[in-house]
Amino acid sequence: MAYSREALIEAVSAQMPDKRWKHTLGVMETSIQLAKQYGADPERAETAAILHDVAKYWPVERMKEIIEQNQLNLDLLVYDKQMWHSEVGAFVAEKDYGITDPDIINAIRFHTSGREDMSLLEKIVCLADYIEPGRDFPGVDKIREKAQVSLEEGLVAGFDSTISLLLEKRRVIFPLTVLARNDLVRILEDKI
Ligand SMILES: Nc1ncnc2c1ncn2[C@@H]1O[C@H](COP(=O)(O)OP(=O)(O)O)[C@@H](O)[C@H]1O
Repeated sequence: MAYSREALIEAVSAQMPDKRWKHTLGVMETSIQLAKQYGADPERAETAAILHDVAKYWPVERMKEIIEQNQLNLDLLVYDKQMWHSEVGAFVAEKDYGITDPDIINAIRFHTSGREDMSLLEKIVCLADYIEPGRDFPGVDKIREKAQVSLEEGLVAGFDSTISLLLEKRRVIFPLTVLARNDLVRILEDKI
């Protein structure tokens, strides 16, 4: 069943604390803005943004079960649990909320990690997640500045900050983010 925008907002906001819903509202606003700025469909960007963190607060065991039982990306299970909600969110968007647009589903699926060959919509939601107005982490203003130059510049700055932080903390890095970052760097190099 397809949900109206209002029903979707009601259903998704009920699944997370107020603070995380406030973040989602920021990602919605920024996704719409970036879509208008960079020539994507603002409505589809907003739908992906509404749903991007739908599974963020689901119990880890439930997420693991969904990934295993539905043969989603099993590779994720040997990486940080923080990465799982995007894959589960994409599945739930289709299964429970009737989203059929593969680009919206993939924008949810890759909003944390990124991937090679990201679509315009995937780039927008991923970057909006870094720079929505409520975000306040060292280096966020630099990413906001770069986002005004291009989506690719903004995302490279975002991925670089994530990778640097993970290196600093000696954490395992889910490799898709490195591939996404390299892909975007090459695109930017080719433009010069
Ligand atoms: N490639 C990666 N490998 C390992 N951890 C990552 C990777 N990318 C992001 N993370 C971590 O996953 C967590 C969740 O990211 P994100 O979905 O953006 O969460 P939040 O919205 O809570 O910041 C963050 O702590 C981030 O450092």
